[in-house]
Amino acid sequence: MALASGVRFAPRALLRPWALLRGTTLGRTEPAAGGGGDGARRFGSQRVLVEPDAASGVAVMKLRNPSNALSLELLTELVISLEKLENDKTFRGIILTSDCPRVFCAGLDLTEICGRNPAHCAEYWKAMQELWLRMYLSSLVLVAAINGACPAGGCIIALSCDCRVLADNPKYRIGLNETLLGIIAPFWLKDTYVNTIGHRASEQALQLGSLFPPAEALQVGLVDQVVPEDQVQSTALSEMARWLAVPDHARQLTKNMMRKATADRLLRQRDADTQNFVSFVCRDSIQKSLQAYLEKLRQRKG
Ligand SMILES: CC/C=C\CC(=O)SCCNC(=O)CCNC(=O)[C@H](O)C(C)(C)COP(=O)(O)OP(=O)(O)OC[C@H]1O[C@@H](n2cnc3c(N)ncnc32)[C@H](O)[C@@H]1OP(=O)(O)O
Repeated sequence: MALASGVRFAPRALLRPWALLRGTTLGRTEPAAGGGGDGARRFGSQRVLVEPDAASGVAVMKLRNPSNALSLELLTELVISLEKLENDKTFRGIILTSDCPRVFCAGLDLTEICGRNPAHCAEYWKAMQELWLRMYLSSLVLVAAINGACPAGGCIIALSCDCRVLADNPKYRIGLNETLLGIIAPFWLKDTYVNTIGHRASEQALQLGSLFPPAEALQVGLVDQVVPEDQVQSTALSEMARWLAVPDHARQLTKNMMRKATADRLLRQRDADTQNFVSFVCRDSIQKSLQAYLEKLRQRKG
């Protein structure tokens, strides 16, 4: 972690996204629709599209998986795209959004932890930890442009950003609804919630598995702005400009000061956290409730 000089504090030695790469198509570049030079070239993978604008130093990163459920592949591709932008000094900020109608991110891909063996669940959970660490400690400014439903793992992604703009649509609820699935938010997620909305509000929302509609999300402090749906991107860009107006080194060191203790707590206990998660989700009773929840989701569709 180079803190004093380069001020890039993501714990790279601990995070090895390439080790997770499994048949992804990351690394393709293609000209953006409008053509143009380097600043207009977009890159990405099957599940993550990155539209970089070198002139402003901001890249828009779009999730494009079915329901944007966080599959192992999506987690891996997100980490790799993030690393690519982190390593390119041209970029100072990322706007994270969804290319999938009505859903920002459906949270953990339940098919990755339902009916799978413990080794797979462990691999999956490590990838989830890794994405959170990378995003939470990113030296770039991350703005979430939340243009759809944002439950559980989707909320984790949004909470790891510096700023959240939510579209004003009552169907786009955000929060940590884990308890309603019979599962429990890990301590690092609980800590992130507490850091964002405070202890009492977290205690209540976590136990009840609350999913907040936009006005309530704003009131509790889970998001920073609620705007009409067609203004989410422009508002995210204005927010980005506000954050980028601050000198990078001062903002980055301050961010690190505010977030380091929370991230360190996970870094110290990553293996134990993985073991806890795996032994919990692999219990017969939890598998049954996950199976029932997935069934309900599939039936609801028809
Ligand atoms: C351990 C703590 C950390 C994190 C915990 C979690 O993240 S657990 C996951 C919690 N997520 C949820 O509870 C969200 C469940 N999904 C929904 O509520 C809706 O799907 C959503 C996101 C509001 C979108 O609604 P929409 O009507 O647009 O889509 P639909 O429900 O028809 O779903 C489309 C297909 O996606 C599948 N799917 C949805 N969410 C998940 C998921 N989290 N994991 C796996 N699969 C998911 C759904 O079953 C449909 O599949 P299909 O094969 O097309 O029938």
